[in-house]
Amino acid sequence: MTLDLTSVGVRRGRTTILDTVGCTLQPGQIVGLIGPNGTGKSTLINAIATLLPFSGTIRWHGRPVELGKIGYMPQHALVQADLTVTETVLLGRHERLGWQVKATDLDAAIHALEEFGIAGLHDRSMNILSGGQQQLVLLAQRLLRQPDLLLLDEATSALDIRHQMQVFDRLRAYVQRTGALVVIAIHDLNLAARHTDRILLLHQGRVAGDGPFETVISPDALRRVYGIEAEILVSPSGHRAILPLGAHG
Ligand SMILES: Nc1ncnc2c1ncn2[C@@H]1O[C@H](COP(=O)(O)OP(=O)(O)OP(=O)(O)O)[C@@H](O)[C@H]1O
Repeated sequence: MTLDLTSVGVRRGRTTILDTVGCTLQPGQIVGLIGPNGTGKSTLINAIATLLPFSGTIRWHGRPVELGKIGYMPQHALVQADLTVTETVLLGRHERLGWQVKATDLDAAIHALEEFGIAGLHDRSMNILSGGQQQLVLLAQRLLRQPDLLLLDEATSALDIRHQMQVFDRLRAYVQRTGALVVIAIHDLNLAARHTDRILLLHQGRVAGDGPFETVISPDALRRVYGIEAEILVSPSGHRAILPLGAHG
């Protein structure tokens, strides 16, 4: 019952984007996929979601991933259809809705909106929401499906600090309740430090670190992979925070 990546490679034309990526990810965890711009995070998420041809193998519970059975939220996911917020969240259950929306489905959708603190938006059109509000609605929609594998590509990038924390709290509660695996591409290293169980650090299409944040992220790793000088501070309560001091070049 793991997500197993063995020697995963992706090529675009003559360029190698991902090279021999391998790891085994356990359910019940939030895994942060981190690394500099253009290093292959979205490509890896899209390969796991079977949206890209790849070499090597990717297995979830020992079988190929089926996109229809997992939760996947791409980078810059936006809804352009003229749907209300509730309708959009309900689409998370479209396979079993048929022609009727049952009261239980509606209740679940409203509950999902409440969990993300956006129940007040329920009858608004998606078209007029801010980028961050749309991100919250789409996250609520993905969770309504109750997927056991959730792939999120920078799903909190447009959110303010409170909503970011709220989303990670929801993801944590979801993972604890269902035993799902969440893989989230994330740029904010401090968020990753606070909310992930494990880090997969990509650098130039390869795995440059794999493990808990405190073992993967060191000043040396930040220099090597991100080209920055930074201090890693540890608060009295044991939380880590990165203090960037300067960039090379
Ligand atoms: N369709 C494509 N054709 C050719 N190259 C591509 C294509 N899509 C992505 N790439 C290249 O693949 C590399 C990895 O891109 P990817 O989007 O996976 O990076 P990323 O780590 O998610 O970056 P970011 O943090 O900026 O979102 C980049 O160099 C990008 O230019």
